[in-house]
Amino acid sequence: MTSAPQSAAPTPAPALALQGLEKSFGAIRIIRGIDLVIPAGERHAVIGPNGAGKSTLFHLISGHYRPTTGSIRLNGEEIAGLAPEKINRRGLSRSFQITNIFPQLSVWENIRCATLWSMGYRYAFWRNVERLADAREKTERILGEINLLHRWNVPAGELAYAEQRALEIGLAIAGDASVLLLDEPMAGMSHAETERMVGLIRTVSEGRTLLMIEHDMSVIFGLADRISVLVYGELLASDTPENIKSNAAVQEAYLGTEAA
Ligand SMILES: Nc1ncnc2c1ncn2[C@@H]1O[C@H](COP(=O)(O)OP(=O)(O)OP(=O)(O)O)[C@@H](O)[C@H]1O
Repeated sequence: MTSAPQSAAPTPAPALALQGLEKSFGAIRIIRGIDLVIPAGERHAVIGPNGAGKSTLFHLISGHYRPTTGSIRLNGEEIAGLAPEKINRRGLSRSFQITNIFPQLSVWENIRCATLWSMGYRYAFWRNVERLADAREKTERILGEINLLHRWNVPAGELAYAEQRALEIGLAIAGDASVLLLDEPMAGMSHAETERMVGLIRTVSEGRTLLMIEHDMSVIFGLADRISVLVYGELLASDTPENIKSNAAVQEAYLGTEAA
């Protein structure tokens, strides 16, 4: 009889694991039993027709909605039903379309606030000068990652729309999130801005897990390791972009209408 090798490394917990996830509003089942495992480091896109439940799914994962039933594990820990700020503290950050930005503060101050907050400077900003130097370095590094270093002194409210979206993503990563949720990050952008945003998302998701809702197929197929197709609150398929493209059921339910 052979015994299992003792040195086998434990398998790391997936970044996100959804099991039997459901959400109803009154009698209407919007999310109808979703099982999905997203390994750490994966770039995962959720697509689906209007009203399929994509935003509702994000609201459940980020804690803005409480599931009717089911489990959501973040890095192995159950988070279903926790408040958004608790989920955020456990390493999941969601970018909201510009609503987190302080428009009167400069780009630098916006990121610096989020950085200080994440480092525990809630009330005693003056406490530790050395750690303030850490915060400065981190702020600079994040501004570099989101290509806004040259705009550091501009009030956030005066940034171009695409730059504001980049700043939003900067705020999301300032808290050292290991899992990043982006809801239509390219919405309303020109072709050139979209291309730049794809590059930016590729950079900031390096070493993190990315879950994004996006409608632009060329973006998704170029960025995602795997794609989940949500239709009427159920996952029709969850697979590599190549397999999703050639999946007959997906084509019929979704891509066929896009290509038409
Ligand atoms: N708070 C709510 N109360 C009742 N119904 C809701 C609520 N939130 C969402 N819904 C319904 O759930 C369904 C799914 O909505 P959701 O916004 O999640 O879809 P979506 O896939 O993100 O759509 P879109 O691509 O248009 O943004 C819709 O029919 C919507 O009307």
